[in-house]
Parts: sequence; structure tokens; C-alpha cells
Amino acid sequence: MIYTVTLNPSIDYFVELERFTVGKTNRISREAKQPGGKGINVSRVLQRLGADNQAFGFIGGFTGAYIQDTLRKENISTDFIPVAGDTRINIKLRVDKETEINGLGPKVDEEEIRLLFTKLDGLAAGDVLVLSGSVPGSLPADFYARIAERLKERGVRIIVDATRDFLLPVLPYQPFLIKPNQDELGEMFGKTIQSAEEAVPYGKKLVDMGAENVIVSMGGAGALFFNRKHVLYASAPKGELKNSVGAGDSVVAGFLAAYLREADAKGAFRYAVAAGSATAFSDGFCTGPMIDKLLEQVHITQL
Ligand SMILES: Nc1ncnc2c1ncn2[C@@H]1O[C@H](COP(=O)(O)OP(=O)(O)OP(=O)(O)O)[C@@H](O)[C@H]1O
Ligand SMILES: O=P(O)(O)OC[C@@]1(O)O[C@H](CO)[C@@H](O)[C@@H]1O
Repeated sequence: MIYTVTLNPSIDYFVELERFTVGKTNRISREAKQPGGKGINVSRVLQRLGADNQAFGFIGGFTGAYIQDTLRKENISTDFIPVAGDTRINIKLRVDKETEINGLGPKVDEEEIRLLFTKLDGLAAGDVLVLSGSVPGSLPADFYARIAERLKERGVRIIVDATRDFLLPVLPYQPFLIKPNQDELGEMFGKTIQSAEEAVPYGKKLVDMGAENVIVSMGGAGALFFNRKHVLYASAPKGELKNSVGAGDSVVAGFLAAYLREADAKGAFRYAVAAGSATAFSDGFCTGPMIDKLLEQVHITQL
């Protein structure tokens, strides 16, 4: 079974404006809201791809109830731990470019952490655990590593999609997959990475540091894949960018869904990139048929 963990879920409030003037009243021309948070997005995409999964995490208040309700309508199994504060609202602002304003999120206390660990204790060999998104400020930055420590030698494959401070401590636990984007990769090594060529040595380093599979996503410039056998580059399909929110999560879900079907890392990487682009080219998340349509436009090169 696949489990996702979203420690800090959100309602993503998408707003489109013709123009935005600081210090004035600005009127929205188009708006939408969606349940969000990286783990929840992975759950929603997995569900669309026919991969059963259960979403764990902390949710609270009227915003949390909206998330719970929406996921229930989509037949996604959830086992969230209620917290006292309201789940955050993240603003996704589109004027010409996309700007994101992500909230802090509610406080999580010791008892709520204990409850999460108890649920994770139920995982067994063959399960996959996806740890995605930021760790709230009330939890220690090495929280994902603490989860990995608790699950070590249980045969649970762990996937982590998070920024430097949350991700680096997990590497010694040999996560099955990590997916930094180009900027996050640079941040991990104190470098500015501007091209696939510049990213290659650092992607290889992440494998040396413990990751079994690494995808470095680079938006419209495609993605890189690293493991002990392969260093691959995938071009991204061309199309009109409608929404990049969740594109990275679609890469994670696409890789996982395809890998669990065929255990072929190269094929799963290709599917993952098509999934990311299918989401980027649509207002919502990708579906299986949308991914299939783009697959032949994803060209893989062995580096
Ligand atoms: N403009 C684009 N054109 C084509 N494909 C895109 C574009 N933007 C994103 N993608 C696809 O989505 C994948 C992930 O994008 P990106 O690298 O922006 O992830 P991310 O930064 O983790 O995204 P997010 O955090 O917004 O979900 C890319 O590898 C690519 O396949
Ligand atoms: O603040 P975090 O946890 O790093 O990211 C949260 C978030 O930006 O990531 C998702 C897209 O990947 C959105 O649904 C959500 O708003």
C-alpha cells in the first residue's frame, strides 16, 4: 500500500488578475480553490492513475474540513490527525507570472506527533511512504529523518520531496526516491545551477550520499534522473503552461505509479516527466490519458 504524509496541508487559493498594483484595491478576474499540500497532491494524482493510497497528515478547522470533504468525494482514503488550529490557505497568484504565498500552518503538539508515529508503526514490508512538503515550524527540521529512523529495516520504501534542511538528514536512510527541483538542488550544495550540465555532478552526489533514485526537475527544461545504473536526461513536451502548481508532485506520483506497475526506472522516469507536463498544461492535475498523449514527446538521453 502507498501512504502519503502531508505535515502542513493547505487550501490552495488560485487567483488570476489582469494586473496587480501594490497599495491599491486589485480585482480578481478568475479564482478557484483546491485541497493542497504536496503529499495530498501526490495522493490525488496517484488516485487518478489507479494507484490506491492513503493520506496521513495533520489537519484542522474549517479549512481542514474542506480538504477532508473534497478527498472523500474523490474516494481517497484519509487518516488525518486533527489539530487545534486552522489548516493554512496558500495563495497562488497569477498575473503574468505565478507567485506563491504559502502560509505558516497550525501548531502540532507532542500528542499529535505521537499519534502520527503510531499510525506509521502499522506500515510493513512492501509499503511505500511518501513524505512531501514543508515541515511546520513547531516540528524539528529532521522530522522526516526521525520517521525514516523509526521505519528502518522494515522494508518500507521512502520517497521524500522537500527542501534542503528537511531532505538532507534523510539521505543516510537510503530513500527510494527524492525529487529536488533545480533550485532546491543548488540550495543543497550552496550553488546556483543554471543548466542540466551544471546539475549532473550534484545529482550524482545525492546518489553517493544515499538516495536510491534521484529526479531533478527543471520545469520546461525537462528533468534529470540518477541512480547507480543510469544518468538520464528527459526533454519536457512543449505546450502552453497553465499551472505549474503540483507539477512536481505529479512527477513523484507518475514515477511511483509507473514503477509499481513495471519496476523499470527508465520507463517510470519518462512517465513521470509526461505526468509533470500534463499537469503544467492543464488547469487541474494530470490524468492517465493526458499523460499517455504526451509520452511520445518525452525523449530520453543517456548521459
Ligand atoms: N513550462 C513547462 N513546460 C513543460 N513541462 C513543464 C513545464 N513546467 C513544468 N513542467 C513539467 O513538470 C515537471 C516538474 O516541474 P518543476 O521542475 O517546475 O517542479 P517543481 O518545482 O517541483 O514544481 P511545484 O513545486 O510547482 O509542483 C517538469 O519536470 C516538467 O515535466
Ligand atoms: O509550503 P510547502 O509545504 O513547501 O508547499 C506547499 C505547496 O506550495 O506545495 C504544493 C505544490 O507542490 C501546493 O499544493 C502547496 O500549496
